[in-house]
Amino acid sequence: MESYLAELNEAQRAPVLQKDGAMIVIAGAGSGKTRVLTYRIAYLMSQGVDPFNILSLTFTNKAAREMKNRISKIVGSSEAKNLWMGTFHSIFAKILRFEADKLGYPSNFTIYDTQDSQSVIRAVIKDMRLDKDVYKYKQVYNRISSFKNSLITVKAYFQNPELQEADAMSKKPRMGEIYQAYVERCFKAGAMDFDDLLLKTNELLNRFPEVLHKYQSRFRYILVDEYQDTNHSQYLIVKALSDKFQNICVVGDDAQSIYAFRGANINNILNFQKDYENVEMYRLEQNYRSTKNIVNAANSIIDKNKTKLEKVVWTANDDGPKIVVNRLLTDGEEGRFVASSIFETKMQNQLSNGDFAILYRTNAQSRAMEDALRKRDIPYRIYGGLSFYQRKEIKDILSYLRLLINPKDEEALKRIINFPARGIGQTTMDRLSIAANQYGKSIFEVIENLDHLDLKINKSTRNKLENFVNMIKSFTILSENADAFVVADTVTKKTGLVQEMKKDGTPEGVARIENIEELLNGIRDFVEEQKELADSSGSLAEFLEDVALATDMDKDTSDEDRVALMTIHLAKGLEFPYVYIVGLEEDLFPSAMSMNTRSELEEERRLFYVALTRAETQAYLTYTQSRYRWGKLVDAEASRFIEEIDDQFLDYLVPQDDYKYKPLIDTDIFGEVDKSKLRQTKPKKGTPPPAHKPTEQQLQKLRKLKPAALEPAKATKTVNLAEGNEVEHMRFGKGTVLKIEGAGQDQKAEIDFEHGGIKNLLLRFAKLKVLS
Ligand SMILES: Nc1ncnc2c1ncn2[C@@H]1O[C@H](COP(=O)(O)OP(=O)(O)OP(=O)(O)O)[C@@H](O)[C@H]1O
Ligand SMILES: [Mg+2]
Repeated sequence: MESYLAELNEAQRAPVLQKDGAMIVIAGAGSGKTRVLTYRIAYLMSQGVDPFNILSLTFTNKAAREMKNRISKIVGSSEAKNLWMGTFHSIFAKILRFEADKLGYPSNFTIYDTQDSQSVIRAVIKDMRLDKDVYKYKQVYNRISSFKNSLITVKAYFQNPELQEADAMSKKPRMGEIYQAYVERCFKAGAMDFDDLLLKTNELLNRFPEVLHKYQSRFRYILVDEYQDTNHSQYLIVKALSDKFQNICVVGDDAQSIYAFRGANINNILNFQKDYENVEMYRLEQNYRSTKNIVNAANSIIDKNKTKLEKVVWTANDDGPKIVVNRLLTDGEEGRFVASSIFETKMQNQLSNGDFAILYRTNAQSRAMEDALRKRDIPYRIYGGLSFYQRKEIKDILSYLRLLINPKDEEALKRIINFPARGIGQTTMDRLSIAANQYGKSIFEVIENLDHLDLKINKSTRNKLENFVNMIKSFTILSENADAFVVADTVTKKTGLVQEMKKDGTPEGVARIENIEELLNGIRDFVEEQKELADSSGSLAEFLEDVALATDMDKDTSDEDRVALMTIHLAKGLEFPYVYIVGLEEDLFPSAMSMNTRSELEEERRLFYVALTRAETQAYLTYTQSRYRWGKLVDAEASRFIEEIDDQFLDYLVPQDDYKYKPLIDTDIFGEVDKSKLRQTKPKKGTPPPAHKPTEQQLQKLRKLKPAALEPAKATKTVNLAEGNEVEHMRFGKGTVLKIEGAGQDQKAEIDFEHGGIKNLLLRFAKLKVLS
């Protein structure tokens, strides 16, 4: 037996060793599904399968890269580079570029991101003079996206009375026209949106049998991770490509299906056996990731779902600590608890920041966590949200780069034709836009042909437009021979973008310039990496594709050691020793918008299952008693998901439903007083006033949780401080006592520290050493 096969258990080995045929691995979280895929690919290669013939589809490109690295270690060769591995979007964008002409697209088509697509839709709604409060552009975008993912083309839409009726019922009878105009504009701009990458691939494979045949023959072996979250469009692509050889291996977990709201269809997993002949079904039951407490708690949750495949998940790992549950007063408090706990756990166990993850239901929750981490000087990284590439200054530069590759790219052109200002105003743009629509050309082409067109644009403006076009063309020529870095560097210098920002001089302006530097550094790294590969030159087009298709996980550019913050949706497939799931409150998680039907609620529960099963060693669940939502402070209530976990796996830091207790209200576990918090603690109507100090019992719980750090606190209880004393604090270093206030248990000191400035500390807790 090849030695690496010993790194699998028997159940895992079976699907790895079955070389041919259709197979499905259904198994719970952490049972080694992704490992099976990885080892299966290595095994296929060791059996002489050419990596060019293996297609593997993953949830992120980062996951694909990690799998490739692992495979080249196992099979000990660099051949793994030649595997076709990545997300659906990135793999099929590559194929579409080869075949673009068949669909009438240029091979250098632009990939519109969500921002671009929504901006086109906004323009369409405006041009059609529709009420933007009825036709909300984000809603329209989602609707169009769902059409595309169900393969409903514009033509199919107009042939489907039911769909039209549904839109008419929701007061949007002109949805079809918007859809049509949107599709036409994208086509004219030589642009595909994210959903097009799948829709057009389907079109390509359906309309051109020779193309289908080519790729069917190429991809002799197909593997799909996270199969439970494929949508209809993805499903059809996989089905078409695997039809010839039927060597297909999909792995998934129905209990982790969390993208139904985006069209993922759990039936893809349930129907797999009907789709192929002689399907082998494999099950894995042993979890290698998490402690018994975590595995059993997760099982007890998913048990509450009615729609599910029955599965067994067990682990031989230790019991591990119980799952900690804590109730806090506000999100600020919650942030401080999490940050303190990370700080403590890290110190006690000599861990790195990367061992910790904070997971939340909505992106908006990250702010409170960030504030608290920053105060503690804990480095963190946020995944998702507004990505680096979507920041204004970055998008401006990228727009120049996109335009020089594809001059038809209208979203790019509109962004930068007058940035930096060159005296090309809105009226001119409107005229150009109308002409472009009239002639069925792009704005760029209209400008190129101004001399032959009868447009009301004066001489001086014509000159400006001509200069702009010439500048872009000179960049295009440069890009034909230079690598991406040289082009980007030239563009930033020649366009005067940086000079424009330097004029600004504010801290934000400086940050923007730094971001541009970071972009250029990133491009330089990209070029260097690509040049090592045989089939890549590090061209600008390659870089832009990389950027356009980076998933939220992929934007992780630096290797610095940081705590990871992300939504649960993004955390799928990942694992961390310590996981904090925050905001476990009714209406937030489960989300208020997902409580209308059982199936929505069950999807929320699966989401919670995904969150909890990311943890290897310990999980923390937190919720608050009140939270700002839509600008109002509302009462919050613990999530039903906490109650659903069997009590034996939980360790409550606060007594349940004991509203007299106000957890850690005026100090965090370091004894630091947060003044802003004190102002917020006025008792609300209907809620009994919270007690101001943690009880001895609660403190004992805390001590149990963080024994090492809290012990020294004892010393300070007997210390008598006076104004002017020099003291030392574990975290803030040396300091001078400025003021002492209060007496006894409530005595506080205002201290000016070397690190951290002036702090108010509750002496009962503060770990201070008196120096003089
Ligand atoms: N046979 C094994 N021996 C040792 N460790 C294993 C074994 N199988 C899996 N693991 C480890 O267990 C962890 C979970 O494996 P993996 O990520 O493949 O599970 P998964 O089923 O894909 O999980 P998820 O459902 O969350 O995607 C990984 O750290 C993996 O390396
Ligand atoms: Mg996995």
